Amino acid sequence: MASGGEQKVVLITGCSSGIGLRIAVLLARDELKRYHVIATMRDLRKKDRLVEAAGDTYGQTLTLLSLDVCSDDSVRKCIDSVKDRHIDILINNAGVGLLGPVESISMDEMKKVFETNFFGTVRMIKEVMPDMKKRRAGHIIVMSSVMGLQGVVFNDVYTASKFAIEGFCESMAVQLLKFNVKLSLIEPGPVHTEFETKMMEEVAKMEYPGADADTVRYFKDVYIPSSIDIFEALGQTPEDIAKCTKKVIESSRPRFRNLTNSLYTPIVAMKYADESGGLSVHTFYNLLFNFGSLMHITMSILKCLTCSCLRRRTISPD
Ligand SMILES: NC(=O)C1=CN([C@@H]2O[C@H](COP(=O)(O)OP(=O)(O)OC[C@H]3O[C@@H](n4cnc5c(N)ncnc54)[C@H](OP(=O)(O)O)[C@@H]3O)[C@@H](O)[C@H]2O)C=CC1
Ligand SMILES: CC1=C(/C=C/C(C)=C/C=C/C(C)=C/C=O)C(C)(C)CCC1
Repeated sequence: MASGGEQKVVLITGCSSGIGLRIAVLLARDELKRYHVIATMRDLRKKDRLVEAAGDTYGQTLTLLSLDVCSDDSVRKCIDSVKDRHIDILINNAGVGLLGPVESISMDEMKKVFETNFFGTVRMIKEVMPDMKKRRAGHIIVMSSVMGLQGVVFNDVYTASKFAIEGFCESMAVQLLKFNVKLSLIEPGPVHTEFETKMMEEVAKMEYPGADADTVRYFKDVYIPSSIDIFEALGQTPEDIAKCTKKVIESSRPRFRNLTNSLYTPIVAMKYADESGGLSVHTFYNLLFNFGSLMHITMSILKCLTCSCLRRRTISPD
């Protein structure tokens, strides 16, 4: 047990794989045993990978509970089963991606993305926040994305769901500050997880009915290869994101926004440098349709300029 204080109870959503799994394990393995991690997932049959990675912390500093962020009932039951409903740190990590031309995506698929990424996060916050406000203590972490700050072509609906989260959190943070409850957004760029694999598998089997031939060609032959290139050249690991998240939790003055990948600083800088929006639209157009395979090199140059001239800061895993 941590000396000089109680263990902090941390509840994390979406721990069956990827970033959630890594955050759960990193916190459970904390040398000073400062955390009791409640790792949740919607289907406990998927627990093996987490249990294996948790090793001897399983049953000690890490316990497992079932939680589906899309179900009021599941969320309520899970939080009710936590001792005194006391959660010090809530990590909203569960999320799904959606990629492709909008013309070929059904409204139901789009709603599922919002139901998970946006309403799932809101549902969790609604359930946990009142107790935090009463105690005048707590920290809510939300796994947003660089796509919560800047739209990326063919990620239209996923981007919109993360923008919705950013708007919600920007508004909430002000009220929460009055109750001494902290709120922090983590904004990763591409991360090598099943998120990437799941989307690429979808792309391989989809035929994109409803979208015209040119659009499908731009998507499959221009965007997908560029995106693979970007993932390979600039992608972070889920461990990197877990370390960044731990830093945010342990900071005495946690930042509200935390971009994890400095290669994405130009994307955000461009947005605020030109209020007409033209700079961003035309730069992305050129990067995608004119720079092709040189895209990640161009991005690295842009990053150096932005970081040195504008002194934009990201959070680093080390
Ligand atoms: N990978 C990336 O490039 C980036 C990811 N992110 C964000 O990070 C977060 C984690 O994604 P990542 O680890 O990459 O992807 P993974 O697909 O590896 O993990 C997503 C997790 O969310 C869970 N999940 C999905 N729907 C629900 C639900 N209804 N209730 C509870 N859990 C659910 C999945 O569970 P199940 O196994 O049951 O499906 C899984 O555990 C997401 O919010 C994503 O948007 C942000 C920036 C970049
Ligand atoms: C193709 C392309 C881009 C690709 C960005 C990608 C692929 C970002 C992925 C982010 C992820 C996966 C976030 C998850 O939340 C840029 C750099 C905007 C430049 C314009 C063209």
